[in-house]
Amino acid sequence: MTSTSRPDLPPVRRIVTGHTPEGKPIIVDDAPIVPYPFHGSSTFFTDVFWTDTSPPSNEVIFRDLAREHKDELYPPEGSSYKVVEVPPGQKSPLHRTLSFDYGILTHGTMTLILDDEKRIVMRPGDVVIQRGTIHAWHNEGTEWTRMHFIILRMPQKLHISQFGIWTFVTKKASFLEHSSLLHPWINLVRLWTLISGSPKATKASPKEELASLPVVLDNGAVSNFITFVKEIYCLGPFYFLAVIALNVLVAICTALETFFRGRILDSIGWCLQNQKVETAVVIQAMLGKLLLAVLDVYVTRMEEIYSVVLCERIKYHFLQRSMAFVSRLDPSTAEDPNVYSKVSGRSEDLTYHTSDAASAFMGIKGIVRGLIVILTQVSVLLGMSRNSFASLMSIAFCISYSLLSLVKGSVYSSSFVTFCNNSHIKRMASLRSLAFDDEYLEDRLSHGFEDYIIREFKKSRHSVGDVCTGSIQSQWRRSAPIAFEALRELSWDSALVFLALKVLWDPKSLSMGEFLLVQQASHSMRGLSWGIFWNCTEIHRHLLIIQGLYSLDNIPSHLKDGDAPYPPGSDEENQPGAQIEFRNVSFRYPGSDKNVLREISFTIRPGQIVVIVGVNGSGKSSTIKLLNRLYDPSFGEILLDGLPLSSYNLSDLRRSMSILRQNHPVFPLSIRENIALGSADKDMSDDEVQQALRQGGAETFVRKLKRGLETVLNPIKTVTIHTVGAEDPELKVVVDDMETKTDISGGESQRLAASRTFSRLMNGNIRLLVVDEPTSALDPEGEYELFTRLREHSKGKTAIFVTHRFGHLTKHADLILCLKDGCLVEQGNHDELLSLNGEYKKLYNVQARAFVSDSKPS
Ligand SMILES: Nc1ncnc2c1ncn2[C@@H]1O[C@H](COP(=O)(O)OP(=O)(O)OP(=O)(O)O)[C@@H](O)[C@H]1O
Repeated sequence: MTSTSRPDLPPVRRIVTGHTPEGKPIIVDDAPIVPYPFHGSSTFFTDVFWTDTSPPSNEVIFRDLAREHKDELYPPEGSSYKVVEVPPGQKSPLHRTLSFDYGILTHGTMTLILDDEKRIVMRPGDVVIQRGTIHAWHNEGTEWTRMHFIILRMPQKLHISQFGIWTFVTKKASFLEHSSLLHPWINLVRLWTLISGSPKATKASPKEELASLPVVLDNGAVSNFITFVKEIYCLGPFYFLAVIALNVLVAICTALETFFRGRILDSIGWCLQNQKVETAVVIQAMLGKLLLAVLDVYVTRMEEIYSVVLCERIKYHFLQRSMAFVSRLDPSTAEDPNVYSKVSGRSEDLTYHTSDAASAFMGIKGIVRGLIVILTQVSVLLGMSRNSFASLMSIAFCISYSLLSLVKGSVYSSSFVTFCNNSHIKRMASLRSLAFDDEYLEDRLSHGFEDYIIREFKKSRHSVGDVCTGSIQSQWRRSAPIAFEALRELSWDSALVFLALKVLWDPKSLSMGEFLLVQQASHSMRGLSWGIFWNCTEIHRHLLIIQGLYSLDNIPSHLKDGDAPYPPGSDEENQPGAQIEFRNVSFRYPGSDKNVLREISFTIRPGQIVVIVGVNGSGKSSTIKLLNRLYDPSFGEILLDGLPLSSYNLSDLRRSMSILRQNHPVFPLSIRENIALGSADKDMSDDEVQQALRQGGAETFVRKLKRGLETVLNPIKTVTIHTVGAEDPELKVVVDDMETKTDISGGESQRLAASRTFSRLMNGNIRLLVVDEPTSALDPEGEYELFTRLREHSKGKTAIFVTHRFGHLTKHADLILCLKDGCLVEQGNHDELLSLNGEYKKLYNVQARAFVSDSKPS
């Protein structure tokens, strides 16, 4: 069974289907031998095909191999062998394979179609390897086809079930792992085994052991938790200690209430039994009970007030940490999917939501408080009861109810994926969106498809029938075995039944008061224990949240910061402009397989005015991004003033550049701050702001605004309205007047961005000005004035302009770089490039021609 034993066989065409890392389906025709997926080194295909003499009998060998050597060749469980025969013209529907399968076509031809309609025709002897693709088969030939498959189930632990319209995919786990009741305890026990270094833990390395936890906690979970608590303490030692003390006080109040309740019941029981009145004792106990009830309310309220202060501090503290990290992220690090998953969700809404960190704190606090309350309650109960065994037993019965309630737990206690694969429901959702969503309004009316929408919706509704569309949680709960539910309900009264039997057995074993006290206490214990168990199921979630809070600390930046200061020398030694050299620079965006810049080399001398031209997508903006070190080149080197760009300190570098981009958002701050952010390191006076506005051509329109420089054009909205029934006109006025966006034209927003650049040029130590096509919405006069002022302000500095317009800029440029398809095709000044008769001249002529033909009299 080796490849060398059958040199006379026809070559095997091997077709592999799969996905690119971005999830795009791909087909690789005549792919090289791939290693056996689970063991890395097997040459399964070599073995199968080189043992045969001609394609038809491959079939037998293939089948026999599958049968006889199954264990040896296909160790993963559930591998199966399947023959598929398809008549001419027949098509299989698109389906997704969660398996990894190998197929060989032995008769006829077959077309493999991927979900993006890529197709490939297979002939006898061709082999296909499919890896989790969505695909269909079509016999487009005139004869029957026969295919043989060996299907290897992926060693995945996924469990797929259906709840109404929802397909529910979750990790397969043992009963213990699934039960939300045991979930946190398993985590804790394993964690404890690790921390305490007990001999059992030595079987697996700590990392492996942790990885096997139902929800993965990494090695830092414990130290993160300790740091978390320390940080919270530092945020407000007084509040932290007050919250702890008040929680203990709440627990003591609850226990004392139980004590006085017991005294009342006992005294009343004694009075009834002896037909005598013990007024003083009863009144004393009642006063104690009432006082404590009131005290409890006050202490609880104070605890809430202090907790809220602490939570607010926690929320802003961790938000600040995330902001400090995220606002410095360079694009290539931010686009890394691993980083993205950690960063997303960290930008919590300031006004509406409580933060993850605060909810972890509250959750852990809830567990601790619940435990203290239960412990104090139990000790009071045992202290008061003559029959401690009966008390303990009835408490245990109550706890059993809580335990049973949690065995089924919640669908949300483990990770899952749900999706709807009912095509009728999906169609209904699309039709609903067409009918309701404003973005389709104009099309809906002008194309007149309103009736069509309703008709089609009815049809789909009819096809859906009565399948349940309710939430996963409700459907999941209904799937619990009914006998289990019954058992749980029986356990509700088990404490009462136990106490009743005890009295029947020995009438003197419990007094009436004691019976009532135990009965009442165990009742409240049921609620308390349920709360504790429930909170405990959340421990791992809180630990994961805390782990997430600190995970940002360990994310390395893709761009390495340099040590060298920039500019390298003192002000006297340095020229005012930067010198730039691109040496053979190629660049592709992270995750992309296409070079958007290819082997680009040029030199810009200090103080030169450079213009970059080229058609859309030729790589102009990408060149600028490399200069600004938003990305590093994939190959080649960029030198700035003789040293590699990457050797300079990043913030020094960026501080020395002023970049006016194509897309210039208006920040959700006042116009004054929008301008002043151009030189964020310095305080700008009103005069300086006005001057920047004047230079950018924005002064006139800002003057017309009611609130002038203080106008927030694009405010963050906090206002919401809730109406019952018809819209309330008076409330509506409040909403309309608040936080409304002020629409300005594209040209005006470009002028604002230009003003920000002037504020930077005025105040910063700028050595390089880059202007990337910011004038698309400006009128010709506005554009002319802007470029003139920019040139004036950048005298002596190096200036790079990216433009599509050929005019006075290109004519005055010291150097023009002409890009095409990511390559630098021409460089020189205007006259030199025109004389080359190449790409530059072509672009120039297109515009010149348009101008001539536009200006011809009609
Ligand atoms: N973040 C990105 N990820 C992947 N590809 C990108 C990204 N940004 C740009 N590209 C691709 O890089 C190529 C060059 O884009 P670039 O923006 O540099 O061109 P341009 O010459 O500035 O175009 P335009 O004149 O339209 O502004 C284009 O094919 C574009 O699709």
